[in-house]
Amino acid sequence: MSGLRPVVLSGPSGAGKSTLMKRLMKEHEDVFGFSVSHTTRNPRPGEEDGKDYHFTTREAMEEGISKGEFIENAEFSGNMYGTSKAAVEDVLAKNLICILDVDIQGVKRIKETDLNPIYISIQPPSMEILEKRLRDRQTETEESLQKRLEAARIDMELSKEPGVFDIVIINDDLERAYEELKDILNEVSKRIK
Ligand SMILES: Nc1nc2c(ncn2[C@@H]2O[C@H](COP(=O)(O)OP(=O)(O)O)[C@@H](O)[C@H]2O)c(=O)[nH]1
Ligand SMILES: Nc1ncnc2c1ncn2[C@@H]1O[C@H](COP(=O)(O)OP(=O)(O)O)[C@@H](O)[C@H]1O
Repeated sequence: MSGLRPVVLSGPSGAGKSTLMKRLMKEHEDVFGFSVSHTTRNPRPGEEDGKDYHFTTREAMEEGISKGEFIENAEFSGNMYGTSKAAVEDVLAKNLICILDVDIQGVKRIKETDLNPIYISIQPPSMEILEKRLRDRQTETEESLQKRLEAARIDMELSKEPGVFDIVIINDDLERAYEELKDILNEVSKRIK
């Protein structure tokens, strides 16, 4: 197993986790590896099975969970999401820093494991801006958008609890948020330039 500490990115849906992470992975593919989660939600246009997520069924996922194949799993907006042991092991085996994108339930579950990651919360500047970004992204139905906004309110409250996150980044200006994320990760790995 690699000695490099994993990084958990969390925060409300629409806060900008994927945007920041994809840029980081593109610019530093020799440093970071993404833990590809399983989900029962449908793929969005452009999403690739095995790259963005392992798209699966509830039955298959429940079977995997019962066999102990998952580090954590959660229900979010009517779908199942989970991190398999294999997803993390695949990244660590390549000697890369493992990045996990999980919701607040996942954060709490991972804290019960021996993964010992750095916990980073990506937060939007406001609920209004979050809603606008989610609407402009055009990936959600009105129903799933409302569920995400409700989950976001809970996430924003829980994230304020002391000790949940090591770092909170407000993703207002994208460039500034990206630089902040890189600076933090630089402290973890001297391999980022
Ligand atoms: N607990 C947990 N949450 C996950 C996992 N993968 C993704 N999520 C979270 O599920 C939520 C919904 O993700 P997604 O459907 O991709 O929507 P998006 O965040 O709006 O792009 C986000 O908060 C993700 O961080 C996982 O493996 N475990
Ligand atoms: N700083 C920012 N300013 C404006 N729009 C942003 C910013 N960060 C992300 N976005 C946009 O907001 C939407 C949500 O970002 P995304 O990365 O999908 O969020 P998440 O992965 O947290 O759900 C996307 O359409 C993205 O292009």
